[in-house]
Amino acid sequence: MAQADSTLRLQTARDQPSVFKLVLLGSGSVGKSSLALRYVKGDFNSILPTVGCAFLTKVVQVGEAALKFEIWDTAGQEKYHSVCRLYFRGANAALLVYDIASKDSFLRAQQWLGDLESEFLPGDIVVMLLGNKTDLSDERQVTFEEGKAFAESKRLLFMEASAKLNHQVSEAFSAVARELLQRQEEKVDQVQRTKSQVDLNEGSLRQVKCCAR
Ligand SMILES: Nc1nc2c(ncn2[C@@H]2O[C@H](COP(=O)(O)OP(=O)(O)OP(=O)(O)O)[C@@H](O)[C@H]2O)c(=O)[nH]1
Repeated sequence: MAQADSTLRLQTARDQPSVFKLVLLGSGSVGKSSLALRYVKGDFNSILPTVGCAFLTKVVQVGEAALKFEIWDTAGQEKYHSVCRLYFRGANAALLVYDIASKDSFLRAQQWLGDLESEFLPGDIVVMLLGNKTDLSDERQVTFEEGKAFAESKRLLFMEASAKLNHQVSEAFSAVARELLQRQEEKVDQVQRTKSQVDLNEGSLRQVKCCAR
């Protein structure tokens, strides 16, 4: 209840949904564009490799609160790597995508995490490790347990999904949205606690001055 109240407070304070920048990172062909397209447009079709970066937005309702995702879909091909590093500046969340049928893409996702760690302080960005293409279970090269264990070792959110079958796609984005709102709430509460403490200290100081007269 307290959570719902404070979430409502956040939203009404601004009268607009909070905007969060989310970047999709991972090797070429793991399905980043397909996940974004499935999530935003409910569609799946053959997509040409991304050049540079594509941009989509979606407003999401989480309980009483609404938030707006600005989704930056980066190109996975190696030749765009340095450009993509520019795109994740200022990101609030990252989906580190790999293909469960490609061990290489799993290892590459771990390297992307290294890039993020050099750019952000721990806790500054919500990161989800996302294994895509679960429909290719016969070709699986990365087990669910491997993905989960790596994510837990790095304190990342973790899910598996299939953009093709529309399995766990909106759930993955929603989990990131919930985590973002929760962290924002914690920050607001922290600021309010600090402010109350300062008010309290100023009050006692005034009292001391008054009594000293
Ligand atoms: N079987 C299967 N194929 C998928 C899935 N998601 C995407 N694909 C296919 O994988 C290929 C690459 O998908 P993209 O979405 O372009 O991958 P990307 O990661 O954005 O690729 P880059 O733009 O090169 O970085 C396409 O042929 C998609 O149709 C999935 O869940 N299952």
